[in-house]
Amino acid sequence: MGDPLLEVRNLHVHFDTHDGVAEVINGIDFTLNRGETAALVGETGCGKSVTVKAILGLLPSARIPAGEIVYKGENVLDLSDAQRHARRGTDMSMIMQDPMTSLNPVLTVGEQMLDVLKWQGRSRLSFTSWMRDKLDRGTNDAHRERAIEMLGDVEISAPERVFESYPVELSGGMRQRVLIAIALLSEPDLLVADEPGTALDVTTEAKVLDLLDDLVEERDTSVLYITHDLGIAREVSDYINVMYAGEVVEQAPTGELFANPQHPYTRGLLSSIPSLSTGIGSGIEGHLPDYTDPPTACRFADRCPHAEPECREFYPYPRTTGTDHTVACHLFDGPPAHARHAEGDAVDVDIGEPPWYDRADGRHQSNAVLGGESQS
Ligand SMILES: Nc1ncnc2c1ncn2[C@@H]1O[C@H](COP(=O)(O)OP(=O)(O)OP(=O)(O)O)[C@@H](O)[C@H]1O
Ligand code: NI
Repeated sequence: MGDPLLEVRNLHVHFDTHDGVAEVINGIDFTLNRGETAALVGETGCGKSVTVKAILGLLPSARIPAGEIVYKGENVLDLSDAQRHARRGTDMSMIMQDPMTSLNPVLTVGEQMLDVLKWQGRSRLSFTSWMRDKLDRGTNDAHRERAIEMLGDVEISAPERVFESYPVELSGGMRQRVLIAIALLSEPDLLVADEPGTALDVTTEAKVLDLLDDLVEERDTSVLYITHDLGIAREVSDYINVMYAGEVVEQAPTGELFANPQHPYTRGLLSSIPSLSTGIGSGIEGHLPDYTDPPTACRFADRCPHAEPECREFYPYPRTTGTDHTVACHLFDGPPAHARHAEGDAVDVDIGEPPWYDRADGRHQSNAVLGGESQS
C-alpha cells in the first residue's frame, strides 16, 4: 500500500441541463499515491475532465450531491472557494488538453510565467504586496532567472527567446513544453495532465510525454493522467482506472491490468490498440448512454458482448478480484471493494464465467489473445 495523496470517494457530479439532470459522475472511487502516476482512461465523454475539474474546484455549474475528495487528508469539498483557490496555486497544477486555449495570447510566455511566480499561493490580491513586487527588482530578476531555467528544464533550446515570445509565435510542441514549464513552476505536489499530447503529432507527443515523465520523476510529483488511450496510460502510469460513462469499471496496477484485463470494456479498449491486438475485433460498437436517462444497473450493458438480462437489472458494484484489482461486472465474483456496497443493498448475481476464462491457471488470458475472442 502506498501513501495516498488524493483519495476520491463515492464522487457524484450532476449538471442541470435543459433535458433534465445529467448524472455524469456516478459514484467513483480511486486513489493517487504520493510519487506515483495514476491514469483515468476512457473514451471521449466518459467524464474524465469533469472528474479532474471537480478535484480542482473548477466546476461552478455542477452539483456534487455525494462524495469526498480527500487531498492530503482533508476533504476539499468542505473548503471555501478562497481556500481551494489558494491550494490550486501551490499544491495542484494542471496541464490542459489544448495549449492554445490555456495560454493567454496577449501576454508573452515570460509575463505568464512571472505571474505564476508572483501570485502562487496567494488567494487574494493585496495591493501592498503587488506594489512591493513591482518595485522589487531583486525579486523580479530572481523570478526571471527561475522562469528561464524552467524553460531550459523542459528542453527548450533558446529559453531567453521563448521567454520574450507570444504563444502564437511558437509551434504546438513548444507551446505544450511551455505549459509543462508553467505547471511545474509552482512545484506542485499534484499535477493533473489532461491529454497533454492530443493536440500534437505522434512523434512530438511521444517526446513531450517522455519529457513529462522524466520531470515528474526527478521532482517526485504525483500525477493524475487523463487519456482516452490505454497504450499511453501503460507508458506513463503506475496505476490505471478505467472509466465508462461516469463510473470506474476496473482499476488495477498497470502491469496487473495488462496481464489480467477483466471488464469487457477494458478488453474492448485493449483490442482497439493496434499494436496489442491481432486485428480482429477492433474497438467497441455503440455509444455512451444519455446521462439524463442512464441505465440504472450496468451502464455498459447495451454495448457489452457478454451482457445477460440480470446486467440490466442489478447494479454491478465494484468487487475485489485480486490484490489491488477491482472490477464492476457480474461476470466476476469477489467481495465489494467499497464498504457502502457491503451493507446488503448490493445484489450478487450469477451470470456464469467470463467466456475467456482459462481454467488451467485460474487466470484470464492476456490481451495478446484478445482478438481470438470474437472468433470463438
Ligand atoms: N458544464 C456542463 N454541463 C452539462 N454537461 C456537462 C458539463 N461539462 C461536461 N458535461 C458533460 O459531461 C460528460 C463528460 O464530459 P467530459 O468532458 O468529462 O468528458 P471526457 O471524458 O473528458 O471526454 P474527452 O476525452 O472528450 O475530453 C459529457 O457528456 C459532457 O457533455
Ligand atoms: Ni476531457
